[in-house]
Amino acid sequence: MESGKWLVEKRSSFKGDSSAKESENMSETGCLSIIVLGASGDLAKKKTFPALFNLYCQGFLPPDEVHIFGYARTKISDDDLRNRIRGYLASDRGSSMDRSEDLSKFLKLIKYVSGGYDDEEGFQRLDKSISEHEISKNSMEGSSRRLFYLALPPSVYPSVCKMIRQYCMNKSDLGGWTRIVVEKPFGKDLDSAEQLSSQIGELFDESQIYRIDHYLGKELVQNLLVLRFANRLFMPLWNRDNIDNVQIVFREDFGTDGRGGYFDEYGIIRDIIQNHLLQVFCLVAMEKPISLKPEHIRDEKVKVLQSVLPIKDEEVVLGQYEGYREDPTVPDHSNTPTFATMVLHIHNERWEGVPFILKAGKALNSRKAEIRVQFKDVPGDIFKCKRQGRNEFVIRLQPLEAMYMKLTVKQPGLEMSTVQSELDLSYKQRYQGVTIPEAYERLILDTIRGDQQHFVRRDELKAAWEIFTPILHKIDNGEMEPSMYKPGSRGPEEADQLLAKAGKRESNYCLVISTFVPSSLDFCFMGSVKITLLSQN
Ligand SMILES: NC(=O)C1=CN([C@@H]2O[C@H](COP(=O)(O)OP(=O)(O)OC[C@H]3O[C@@H](n4cnc5c(N)ncnc54)[C@H](OP(=O)(O)O)[C@@H]3O)[C@@H](O)[C@H]2O)C=CC1
Ligand SMILES: O=C1O[C@H](COP(=O)(O)O)[C@@H](O)[C@H](O)[C@H]1O
Repeated sequence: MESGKWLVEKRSSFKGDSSAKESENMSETGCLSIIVLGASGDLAKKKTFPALFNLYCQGFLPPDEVHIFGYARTKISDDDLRNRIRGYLASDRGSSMDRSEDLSKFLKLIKYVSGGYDDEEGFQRLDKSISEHEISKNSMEGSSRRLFYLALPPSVYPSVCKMIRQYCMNKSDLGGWTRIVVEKPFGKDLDSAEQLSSQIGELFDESQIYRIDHYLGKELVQNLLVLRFANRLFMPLWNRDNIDNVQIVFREDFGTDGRGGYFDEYGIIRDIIQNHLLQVFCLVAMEKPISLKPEHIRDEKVKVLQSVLPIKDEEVVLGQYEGYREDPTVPDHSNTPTFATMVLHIHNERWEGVPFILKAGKALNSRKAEIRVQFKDVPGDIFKCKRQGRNEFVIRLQPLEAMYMKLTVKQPGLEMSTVQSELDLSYKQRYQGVTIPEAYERLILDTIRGDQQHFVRRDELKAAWEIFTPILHKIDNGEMEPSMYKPGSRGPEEADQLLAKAGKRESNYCLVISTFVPSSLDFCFMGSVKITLLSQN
């Protein structure tokens, strides 16, 4: 990228009518200030600063125009902040490249300002520091760009936004901008989310607000649109005539890991399902957008969310892992689910009658996030003597990104017997040497470029909360209790029973025995033998 030139899609800032916006390409020349509010916290050190460092190393944050500010209440110096985050920036995602020179240059770009989240003087000091940087870079007033990243608990979003609006906006509009990035959880239910949206909406236009959901930055989540709408193969199959059920699964093999206090207030539905899994659900189930413009994509997401029927109590299983309450920050009688499985039904022409099973859990037997699209049985099956496995299309978001299609094929040999095998696209094998960017890295770059495609729009958020609020209120009121499960297990047994009832069929387990590494083919057959009937989940 040419230093000093940013080719971006510039949006107009009319309130509430983002779909009507025309975009125009223009280059941005003003200097860029990235302000991490809550710089002393967990997210900032683990995700935000490392993502910024990776962008810096790749040349996306040129040192002659970018400056980074940390802001929080903790009284520390610039060097204290640099030392706090240094250890999180050192590794280069598995590569042996020495980045120590980049690291010291990057750390020099960071300044720290201490102040409260409703402290006028603090924000005036912050503005002064930003302005000094802008002046030192000869940035024309009004052309500078200010990106505020709120790595903070949502309780302080309104006051922080008010302070930014009052004291820290860029001064006029000569191609510059002010944008804010807010983290989930954005509210706790429909009312609180709407209230928060209104409070922030009074201060910033929708086009300035980037509601981040880091699952939208994952490589295979971003691939979903391409997969569905750029492949003729899938178009005629992606519907109720062919698909029996869809499972969207998130599993973690560790518990709340020192975040028990936060987690207990929210629970697994608010922490994972209402946002991450629902965003994946949208991309799997939505109709084709009329173009790739962010507003067109988000319009389709809203439509499918609005077509979801109310969740039935009997199609929800909640769990809590044994030992969860031993965390001193968790109340002794906490009812908070650390596991949930639920079935969503979509009332539209494409999906009527197809269960979408959303499942998420902490302290389970593995760490995995995947989408499983299970096809219907073959009608008029002529291979009756052996029960055939169903076709299944699996997209593994993590770890080890992959997608594979389970097919029934002839078992190689003289007999006419069948076996389940896989068309396998494992990214590590197919894209050797390619580094897959971290979700936060991609999304922060999008905020700088002004691309809101992978961010959650206000009406999308509202539709998402509408789906889950009734069930969340029942849990909060103690009307639904979680079943206990053992850490390291599959979760409560009732969850498997619910899945079986919803139509999920265990498929034949395939042992891939080929060591052939595809080099020129996108898809290849891999030899496999059926060893036993085992669950793959
Ligand atoms: N940590 C993670 O892995 C993830 C976090 N998130 C979200 O990101 C945001 C930040 O998360 P995280 O960094 O973990 O949060 P922290 O609890 O670490 O808080 C960040 C900073 O905010 C300040 N702070 C904490 N509590 C309060 C409070 N009650 N009132 C005012 N200020 C407070 C503290 O800074 P100081 O006291 O110095 O002002 C703290 O260092 C949250 O919205 C979270 O839900 C989302 C995904 C993952
Ligand atoms: O947002 C969150 O996500 C993480 C899981 O993210 P991943 O990218 O590692 O899958 C989860 O651990 C955390 O509880 C939640 O707040």
